[in-house]
Amino acid sequence: MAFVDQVKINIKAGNGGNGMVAFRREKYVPNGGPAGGDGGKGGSVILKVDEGLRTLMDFRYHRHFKAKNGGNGMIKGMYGRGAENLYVSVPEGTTVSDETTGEVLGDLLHEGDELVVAKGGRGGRGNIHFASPKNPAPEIAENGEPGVEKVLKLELKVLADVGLVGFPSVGKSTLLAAVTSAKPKVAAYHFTTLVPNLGMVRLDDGRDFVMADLPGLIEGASQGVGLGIQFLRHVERTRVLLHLIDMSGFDGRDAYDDFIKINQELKQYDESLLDRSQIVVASKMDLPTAAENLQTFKKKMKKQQILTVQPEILEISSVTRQGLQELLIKTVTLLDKTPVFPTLAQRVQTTEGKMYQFDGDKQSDFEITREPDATWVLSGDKLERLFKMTNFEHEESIMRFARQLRGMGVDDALRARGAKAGDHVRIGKFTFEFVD
Ligand SMILES: Nc1nc2c(ncn2[C@@H]2O[C@H](COP(=O)(O)OP(=O)(O)OP(=O)(O)O)[C@@H](O)[C@H]2O)c(=O)[nH]1
Ligand SMILES: [Mg+2]
Repeated sequence: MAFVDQVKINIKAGNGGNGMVAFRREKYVPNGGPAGGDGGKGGSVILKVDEGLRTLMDFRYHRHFKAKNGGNGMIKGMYGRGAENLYVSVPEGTTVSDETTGEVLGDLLHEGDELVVAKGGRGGRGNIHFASPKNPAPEIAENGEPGVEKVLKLELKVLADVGLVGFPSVGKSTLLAAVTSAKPKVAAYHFTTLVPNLGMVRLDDGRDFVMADLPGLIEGASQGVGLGIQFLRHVERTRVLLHLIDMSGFDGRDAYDDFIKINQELKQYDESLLDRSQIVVASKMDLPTAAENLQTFKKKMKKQQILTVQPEILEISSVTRQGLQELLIKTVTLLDKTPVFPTLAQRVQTTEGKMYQFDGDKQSDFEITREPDATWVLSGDKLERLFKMTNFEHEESIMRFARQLRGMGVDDALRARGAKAGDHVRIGKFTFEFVD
């Protein structure tokens, strides 16, 4: 499930220019005929896909878009200037609807796609058009047509790459604000953040990723306490977790306790979340007690066993900006190593007896052997544990298993060893067919 990034914007197309009332004035010609030109067309508002955008963030601070009006008609039958259209850039995958009527106006899916959302007004006709034998010198001209005005709703499903998790008030929103142009609400009370905020982190080397600031988790979140479960669902779709832990100790909590509790919530929601790449971010390191608390925390962390791999611990202060650059670089490096989730098309072939297709990176925490009858056999503690946790009756569970396998690089490894579509692959007591 993706975050739905959603904004409302006001748009207005340009008015058409007014037609002119004018008469020819020539030497020696009294009472020249009508000569007022037409007004020019107003500019239209056109939404256009820009591949460089990945969120609707920019619209939070720029909501009004108005195209220019057409020029008025002029003397000597000259037309008013037509106004240029106003192009508004949106990310790929934006759905556009009319907020007032609810009508869906269109989907902008691919680079270069355009959608005219408000047509510019037609220019009014000048008095040149109104002459008749009865009225050879008309004093009338049309006004330009007003440009269309609308409130639009833009919606985009965003898969965040990185999720910020942690107890309330540990500084998640503050971090998001420090490293992106997002302006989430920050306050000294718990549950300040009620809906996920998204921001785009851009590194100097051109790499970028979408970061989601999630509402604070608390004990029992996986059972629905606090704002829990909805947000755990978001967490499920992020590839890297930044687990923020407040090192100040000001709230009387223990950092190691926090670390364990949050991970227990993740585990209860979905055990495989514990295998998700996680960086522990020691936050508020500018506060006086933080350094000492961090020492104690690091000692305790040596014996942590809840996560399968020992997480890296990075120190930051969003206030002094200490450690932020390093955190971003480490995050992007980890992201580069973490596979993208399978799209629907890559999903499950059948709910039983098939291997799934996905691409992953290479790790070798499993072993591949081959039986005399050519069946590939996968083994390894982690694989078998994953396998046991999977309920092959449930698609969700199979998906999770498939993601894990892909994350471990299983199918790449099989391919590298020469496995072909249709080969049999055995894990535990089940045999699958390899789908290439
Ligand atoms: N000294 C110091 N204070 C910080 C730092 N980061 C955040 N804070 C403060 O901690 C408080 C909580 O910050 P938020 O960013 O709102 O915390 P949050 O984790 O988003 O909280 P919820 O949205 O309630 O889950 C605010 O008063 C911040 O100013 C930091 O690096 N140093
Ligand atoms: Mg917050």
